[in-house]
Amino acid sequence: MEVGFLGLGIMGKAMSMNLLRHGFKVTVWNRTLSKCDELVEHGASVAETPAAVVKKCKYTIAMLSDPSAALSVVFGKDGILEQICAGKGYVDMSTVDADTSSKINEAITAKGGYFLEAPVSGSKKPAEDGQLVILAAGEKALYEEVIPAFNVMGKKSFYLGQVGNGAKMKLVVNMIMGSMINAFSEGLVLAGRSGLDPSVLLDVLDLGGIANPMFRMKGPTMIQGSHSPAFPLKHQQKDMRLALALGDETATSMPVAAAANEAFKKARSMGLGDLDFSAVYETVKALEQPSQKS
Ligand SMILES: NC(=O)C1=CN([C@@H]2O[C@H](COP(=O)(O)OP(=O)(O)OC[C@H]3O[C@@H](n4cnc5c(N)ncnc54)[C@H](OP(=O)(O)O)[C@@H]3O)[C@@H](O)[C@H]2O)C=CC1
Ligand SMILES: O=CCCC(=O)O
Repeated sequence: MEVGFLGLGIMGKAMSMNLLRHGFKVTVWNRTLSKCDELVEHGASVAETPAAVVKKCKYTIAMLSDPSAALSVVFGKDGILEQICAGKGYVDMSTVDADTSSKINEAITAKGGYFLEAPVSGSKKPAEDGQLVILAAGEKALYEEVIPAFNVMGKKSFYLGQVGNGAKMKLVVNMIMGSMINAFSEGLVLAGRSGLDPSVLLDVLDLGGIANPMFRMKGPTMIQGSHSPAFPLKHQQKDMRLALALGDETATSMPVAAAANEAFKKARSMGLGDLDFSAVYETVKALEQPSQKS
């Protein structure tokens, strides 16, 4: 199967590498073209523009940072719309809002093409290991045609119906995750300031009802103050922002998520946006310890 792949950041590089490893013919494009070199060493072809990728490939997958990037590769100069036509499919796996996905869907289908949104749960390591959870919605026929690629990139694919449902599901998941990492950060700092060993807290958590892979994986490096990016904090804050907008649309009160968003914004203002989202821990650490006397 021949596929195009747009966007070779942390996720896109791992996902396209997986496709190559499993025998797919892959044509890549990235805004910063030099990032294609490593993929070429592993057998990928390169195209100069998103339009050139679509011209060459029946199916094109995108994994881009945010709504503005997702829109620009479709509607911009040399973008997807210049070459999409009947018989070609476009699969956007970026995390965006339902509105962005719908705009892309309308434009692609107006040209006769097929569209599927397919954001993913799981980070850098699951992307490298082909263990993502794929949240697809849109054209069912396209979903069925690209299942061989999803089976390589992920451990489970969900088909969620109409365009927008994949985006919404992904934002709900990340809203929960972003709130959890804030509570976790506060717990680690509270333990330390209460004279407890935070690494013992990790052991206690891991044996109880709120044990989870995120605490298990991030806890030890957070305690060390190391936040090498798997999921960049700026993207987590984008997801909180989009989830809160979904809350506005549906009149859903989300005070916990709103507070978590403020913490991510604070972290960005501290220059931590390119670090892992676990760096929100540093915002809690940075808060002055209240006087013990009062
Ligand atoms: N990292 C993670 O753990 C996960 C991330 N996601 C989501 O996946 C998407 C990608 O994440 P990730 O790989 O971590 O992000 P990165 O920041 O590592 O990569 C972002 C990619 O988007 C490209 N890009 C940014 N702006 C534009 C633009 N205006 N036009 C064209 N290309 C652009 C970048 O190109 P360039 O190299 O030129 O900057 C790069 O290829 C995001 O939506 C994120 O929320 C989903 C699940 C997990
Ligand atoms: O969007 C990023 C999700 C990261 C994860 O699921 O660990």
